Amino acid sequence: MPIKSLIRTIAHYPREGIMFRDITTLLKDPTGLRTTIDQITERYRSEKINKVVGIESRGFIIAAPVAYALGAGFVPVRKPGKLPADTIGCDYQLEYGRDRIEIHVDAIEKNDRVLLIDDLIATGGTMEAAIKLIEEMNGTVIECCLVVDLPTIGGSKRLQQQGHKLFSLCRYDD
Ligand SMILES: O=P(O)(O)OC[C@H]1O[C@H](OP(=O)(O)OP(=O)(O)O)[C@H](O)[C@@H]1O
Ligand SMILES: Nc1ncnc2[nH]cnc12
Repeated sequence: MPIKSLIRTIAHYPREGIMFRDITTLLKDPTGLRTTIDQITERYRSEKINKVVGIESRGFIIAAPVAYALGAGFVPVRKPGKLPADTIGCDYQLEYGRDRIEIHVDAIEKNDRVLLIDDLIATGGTMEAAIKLIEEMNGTVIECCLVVDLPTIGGSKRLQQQGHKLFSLCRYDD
């Protein structure tokens, strides 16, 4: 079953002009959810990943079961003020606004082999900020993994041009 066929598009949400790619319809489908997690897990099975970093909030839903299946740890990257211990943070630009993400300073150790997961890449601002935080802690980002790439917005290309590896399960070219 193609994953893309289970993702719903909501026009003009949360703002006029945004085509919102809604993965809740994929997540509620038992085969869709299992296929999503299994496809990602299989790709990284022999990569010796020891930390899976998930980006709040939709990224958590994908990253945690992948971490479990790979036998890796799960690390949350969160919106400001949500993490209780000492954090480092990075500001970034969204397709529909500005934001900031944070991670615990002790979440990543030197030489950790990190798989970075989010549900979707648009401008790439969120993913780029997360990569910066992981690299600041001397972790190695093995690959950035997304369910959805919106290549027309340019984020995935920009990150690839910076030398980062990116993999997505599906893309929207419109
Ligand atoms: O490539 P970008 O332009 O940075 O956009 C992608 C980010 O935007 C969405 O998150 P959002 O901030 O809407 O938060 P949510 O997951 O909590 O809904 C999405 O889940 C990605 O994290
Ligand atoms: N078009 C979009 N659909 C869903 N999530 C998003 N995050 C940023 N842009 C988005």
